[in-house]
Amino acid sequence: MSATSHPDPDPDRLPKPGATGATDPSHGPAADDRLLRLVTPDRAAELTTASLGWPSLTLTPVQLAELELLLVGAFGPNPGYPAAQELAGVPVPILAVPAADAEPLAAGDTVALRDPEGVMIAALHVRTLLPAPAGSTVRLVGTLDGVRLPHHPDHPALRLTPDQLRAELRARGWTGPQVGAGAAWAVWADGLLHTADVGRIRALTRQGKRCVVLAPVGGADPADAGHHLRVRCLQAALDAVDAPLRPSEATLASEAVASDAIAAGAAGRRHEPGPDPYRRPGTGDHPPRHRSLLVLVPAVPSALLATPREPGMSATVLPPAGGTRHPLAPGPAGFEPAGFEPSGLEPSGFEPSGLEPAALSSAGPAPAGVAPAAIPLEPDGGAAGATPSANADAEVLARLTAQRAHLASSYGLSGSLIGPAIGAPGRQELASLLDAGGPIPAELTPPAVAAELARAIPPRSQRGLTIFFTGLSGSGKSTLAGLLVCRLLEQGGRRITLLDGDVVRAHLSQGLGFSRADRDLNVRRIGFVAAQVAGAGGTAVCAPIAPYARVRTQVREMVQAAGGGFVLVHVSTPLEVCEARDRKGLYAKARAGVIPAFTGVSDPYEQPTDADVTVDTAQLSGDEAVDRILDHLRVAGWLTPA
Ligand SMILES: Nc1ncnc2c1ncn2[C@@H]1O[C@H](COP(=O)(O)OS(=O)(=O)O)[C@@H](OP(=O)(O)O)[C@H]1O
Ligand SMILES: Nc1ncnc2c1ncn2[C@@H]1O[C@H](COP(=O)(O)OP(=O)(O)O)[C@@H](O)[C@H]1O
Repeated sequence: MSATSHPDPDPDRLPKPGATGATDPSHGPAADDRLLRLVTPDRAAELTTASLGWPSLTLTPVQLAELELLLVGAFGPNPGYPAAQELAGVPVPILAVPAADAEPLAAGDTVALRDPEGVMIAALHVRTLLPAPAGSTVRLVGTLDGVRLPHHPDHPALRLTPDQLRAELRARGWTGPQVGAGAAWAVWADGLLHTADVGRIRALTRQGKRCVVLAPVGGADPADAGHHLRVRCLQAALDAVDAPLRPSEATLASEAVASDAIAAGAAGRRHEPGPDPYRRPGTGDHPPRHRSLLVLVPAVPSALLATPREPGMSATVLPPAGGTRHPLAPGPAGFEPAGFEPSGLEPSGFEPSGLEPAALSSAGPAPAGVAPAAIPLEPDGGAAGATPSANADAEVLARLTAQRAHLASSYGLSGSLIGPAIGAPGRQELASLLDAGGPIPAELTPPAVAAELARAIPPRSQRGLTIFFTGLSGSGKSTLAGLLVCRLLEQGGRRITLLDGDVVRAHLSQGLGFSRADRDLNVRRIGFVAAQVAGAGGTAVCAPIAPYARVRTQVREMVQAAGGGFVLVHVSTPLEVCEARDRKGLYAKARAGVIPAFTGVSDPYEQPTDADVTVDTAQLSGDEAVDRILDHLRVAGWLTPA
C-alpha cells in the first residue's frame, strides 16, 4: 500500500531510536542497544513488594501489547504514557480507564499495571489524569518502571525486541553504512503474505536489500488457532521467497519494483545494484536460511492494512514519514493538551489502539478486553471485515503509516513497505475459494500458504455449522428444527446437536427467567455451546425465541470466531397465527396478565434484518419450510448436493 524510507532524524532534536552515542551499526555488537526499559531485578523485587499497597489495573490484551512496545523502547528510550497523543507526527500509546474506575486515583499515585493473570508488568507513576471530552474514560499520564515483559508462550524464537533484532541484523551482515545500500527493510504483514507480496519482497532483494517481515500480533491470544495459522502461513510465504520465480510472478514483481522506485524517488535516494537475488541460500559467506526474516512484534494489527479492500487501493505510495523523529521528545514545558480525543488508529471493528478502558481492580485479574480478530479469514464477514468510510480510512492510514515507519526504524530497519502488494487477493476472494474447497491458484497465493489455509479451513460442506432458528413462541421453531435434524440425519455426513429452547431452559439455563438480562444470558449460553460444537466440526441446531438482535449478532460472531458457519433462520409466522395456535395456552395467560413479559404480547421481539432464510409457517407446510432451508444450505455450500 505504501513504501517509505526512513531518512536520518534531525540530529539536533531527536535521537534515532536506541542510539545513545554515535556508532556505526555495522560494526559488531554495540553498547547503543539499550532500549529495553526494565528496572534491575532488585528494584523489581522492591516494586513487587510495594505494589501490594497500590491500586491495580488489569490491562486488556491490546493495552498489554502497547505497554510492551513502550517497554522494549519502540517509542524511544524514556517511555511512559505522555500527555500528548502524537509527538513529531507519530501516534503514541495511551492508557484510558473508565471514569468511575479512575475516581480513586490522583496525581502522584502509583498503579500496578498487571496482565490478565495478575502479574505486574510495570509500575505507573501517575503524573496527571486527563478527562475525555465524552466523560466516559480518563487517560492516565505518567512515567513507567518496567518490571518484566509480558509472557508469550507462543513462538518465542520469532519474538525479538528492537535490540535483539539489531543484534541479529549485525550477525547476519544485514546492516549497511547508509540507507538503501544493502540495509534491511521492513515489510509489514498485518494479514498474510501472498504471491504478490512475495514478488515484492523478491523485488527488494533484487535491489540488494534484505527484508524483515514484521508481523503485528499485539493482543493475539496464544490459544487462538487463527493466530498460529497466520504465523504458519507467513513462514510458508518466506519459504516461497526463496523458491525460483515463476513467469506469472515476474509481472507482479516488476510492478512492485516500479512502485518502489516511485517511493525511492520521493525519498530522494537512488537504488544501488544488488547481488543476484536468485542465489540459493548456503552459497554465501554467512548463509541465512532465508533471504528474509520473520519477526512478531507487539503492534496491534490493522484491518486496513491486512488486505486490499478494492482494486487499485494498494497502489498508493505515500511519501516518507518523518518516522525516525523521536516521538517522545519533550514538548514545551508544562504542555498538556486540553483534552483527549481518540487516536483513531484503528478502524471500526478492530479494537481501538489504547482506547479501550482497562478494568481497575484492587487485586486479581479482571475481565480482559477482546483481542483483535487473529483469524486471517472470516468467510462470512464479521468484525474484521468492517469497512469504514473513505475519509476516515485516509486519516487512519496516514497515522498508521507514520507509526509503522517509526516502529520499523526503532527495530533498526531502513525502510518500510506497509500494506498489501498490488495484486494480493482480498479476504473475500480467498474465502470464496476456500468455502468451495477449490484450488487456490498459485498466482494468488504460494502453494504452501494455500495448503496451510486449506488444512485449517475446510470447505463449507465439511465445516462446523450452526443453524439458528428465531421466532415467536408457537411460530414453529421446534417443529422445523426437529424436521430439519431428521432430514440431515437421513442424508448423513453431519454430526448434529439439537439445542431446543425448552430443553435448554430445563438444563443449561435452569433457573433463568424472562427478563431481558436472563433472556440474553440464556441465548448467549446457547451460542457458546453452539460455537463449541461448530468449532469442533459438528452441526448445532438451535431454536430459542432469541428476541434481541444484538445477542443474535453476538452468537453469529462467536460461532464464526470459532471457525464455524452460521445460518440464521427467521420463522416469521405472524403473531395472530402463533396466538391462534396457542398450543401451551401461554398466549391466553399472557393476555390475562397471568404471565408477565410475554414475547409479542407484553415483551419485544426485534425482527431480524440479517436472516439467511425466512420461512412463514402460516404460508408453508413444515416440509415446504424445511425444503427451503435445505435449499439454502445446498446453494450456500453447507451441504453437498443430494
Ligand atoms: N414470558 C415468556 N416469554 C416467552 N416465552 C415464555 C415466557 N414464559 C414462558 N415461556 C416459554 O419459554 C419458551 C421460550 O424460551 P426461550 O429460551 O426460547 O426464550 S428466550 O430466547 O430466552 O427469550 C417458550 O417456548 P416456545 O413456545 O417453544 O418458544 C415458552 O413456552
Ligand atoms: N406449517 C407449520 N410448520 C410448523 N408448525 C406448524 C405448522 N402448522 C401448524 N403448526 C403447529 O404450530 C405449532 C408450533 O409449535 P412449536 O414448533 O413448538 O413452535 P415454537 O418452537 O416456535 O414455539 C405446533 O403445534 C405445530 O404443529
